[in-house]
Amino acid sequence: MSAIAIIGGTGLTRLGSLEIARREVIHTPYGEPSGPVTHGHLFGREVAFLPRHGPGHTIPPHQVNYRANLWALHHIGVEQVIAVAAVGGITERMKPACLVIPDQIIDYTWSRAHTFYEGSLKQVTHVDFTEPYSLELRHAMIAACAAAGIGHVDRGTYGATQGPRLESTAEIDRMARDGCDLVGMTGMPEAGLARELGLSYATCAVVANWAAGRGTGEITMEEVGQNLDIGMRDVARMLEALMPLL
Ligand SMILES: CSC[C@H]1O[C@H](OP(=O)(O)O)[C@H](O)[C@@H]1O
Ligand code: HPA
Repeated sequence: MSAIAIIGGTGLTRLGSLEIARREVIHTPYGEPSGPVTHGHLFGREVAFLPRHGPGHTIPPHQVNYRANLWALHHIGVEQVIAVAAVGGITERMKPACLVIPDQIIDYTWSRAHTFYEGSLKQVTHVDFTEPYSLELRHAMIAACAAAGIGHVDRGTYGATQGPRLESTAEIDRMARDGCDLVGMTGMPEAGLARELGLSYATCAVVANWAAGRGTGEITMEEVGQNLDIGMRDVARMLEALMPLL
């Protein structure tokens, strides 16, 4: 049983430092998760790892089975979920390749299965989401960044868009007016479902690019890849410093 899980995103389909013990296929009442859960040891701590887009990065953000992923992790006894996510930077501090630990989220997604509380015989339930991310986990990640000397931004509002296309400049302008600092496509319903299951959940975002209209010209997958290469190296260092703190 691993009490800690890491959900990997774009740029993190494998955890290089994970000493793999076994892979577990889990079937859930909500369908199949993105892939088998990998159990192993990361810097001395037992962890479970699940890449949200699948082991071969084939599942687009709007088709990730977020319910199955979160249910599977809860089912195997996970209590803390560290989500790693690539994002676009909207506001000035959110520079490409930088790590950000967001503290708020706005959901712009639609038609995704976003709750466990539906269906016959389920009591209508409204979970509190005032603080969408676990404060304890966020503070631990921030402390890990500081301990490892990793430049990071310790708060920010993540706007979750539907994807898979990137946004227009006007959409990003609207998100900026709403107070978004970052834009990604997977933060919701993942965070909300984790809360419904009572999991501690926080995100380490890696800025892959300036969001549409915030940089110069079009967003290229080349720049995304280059910034993620740099950022994911810092994620690995952050995780090494984080493990003893959990
Ligand atoms: C330009 S890459 C867009 C892609 O990357 C992010 O994935 P994840 O959150 O799983 O790291 C973003 O949400 C999009 O799915
Ligand atoms: O610019 C972006 N928009 C949405 N999601 C993203 N994930 C990385 N970059 C982006």
